[in-house]
Amino acid sequence: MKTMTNTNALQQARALTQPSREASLKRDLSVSQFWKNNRNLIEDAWAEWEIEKKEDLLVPDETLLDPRLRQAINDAWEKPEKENAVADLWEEIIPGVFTAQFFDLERLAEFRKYLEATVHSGIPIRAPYGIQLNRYGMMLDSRSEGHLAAPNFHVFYNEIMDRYMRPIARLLLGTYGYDNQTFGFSIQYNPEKDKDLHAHTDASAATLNININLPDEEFTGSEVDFHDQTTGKVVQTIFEPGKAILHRGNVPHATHPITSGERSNLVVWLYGDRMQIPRGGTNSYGNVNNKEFKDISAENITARKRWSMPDGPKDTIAPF
Ligand SMILES: O=C(O)CCC(=O)C(=O)O
Ligand SMILES: [Fe+2]
Repeated sequence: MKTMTNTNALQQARALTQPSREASLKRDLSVSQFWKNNRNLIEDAWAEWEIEKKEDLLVPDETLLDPRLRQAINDAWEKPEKENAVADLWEEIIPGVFTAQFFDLERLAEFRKYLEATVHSGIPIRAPYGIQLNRYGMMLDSRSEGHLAAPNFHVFYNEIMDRYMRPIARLLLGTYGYDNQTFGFSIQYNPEKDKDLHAHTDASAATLNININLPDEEFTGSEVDFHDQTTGKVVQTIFEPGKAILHRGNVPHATHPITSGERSNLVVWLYGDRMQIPRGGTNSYGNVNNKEFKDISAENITARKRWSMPDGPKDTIAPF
């Protein structure tokens, strides 16, 4: 519990001058200092913003998600032996890459409106700069400087990570033991600015990439290629509204230039303590501790273990 609340944090946060894109791209020391120095103020501002807006702001929760997925997930938490019903909702495109309906299309517009409101809050938000700087995205995980710290959003984000993504990744990708830590950001492609993303792997054990485009928000181009390293084949995916792709972080992928419209996604990662990823994992971020291997044999992991929370604490290191 905080002992003192800053009652006009929102006003103060809105008056801050955010670091420039150039300084952010150069990873200038002043940029990190800005986010560190203002962390508490900005977090208080988000809490105030939520209260100020409470009459007309959605409280995001799992009812935004696809009803079939929700049902299967809730059943599996209650009875882990029913987890196959979750697996059945996911289609495997190539080894280690799966797709399913994630958001309920009937509710997605409400969630987008909520995200729009966060962008227009006037509170400084840090765009993700992993491989490239994505101007229209934001950091989502509390480990990240300048993340979207609206308290209600955080409840929802944690629900997605803990109740949905972690057990699904354990089930489909066998990531148990490499999934204590969470990370996430949003991205948006458009033909003027952030057009594409060159081939890379993620510094994650598992990545869940969720398209949040509405059915009437069409785009052309922007296909995402996944490389099947066992056969050398490339599968080209086109993100449909509300659909998610779950993949091992080490499956190489690349995004074609978008030629019209916009595409908005939430990209969330799971990886182990000290950024461990399963054996054989390589990535394009160059900062993964992949020397410590664990010997976790998939056969020893029971359904009950998959549908459980990790026991270790969440650390505070951010991949970018
Ligand atoms: O274009 C996409 O949806 C893929 C994004 C991606 O791979 C990433 O942000 O690491
Ligand atoms: Fe990626």
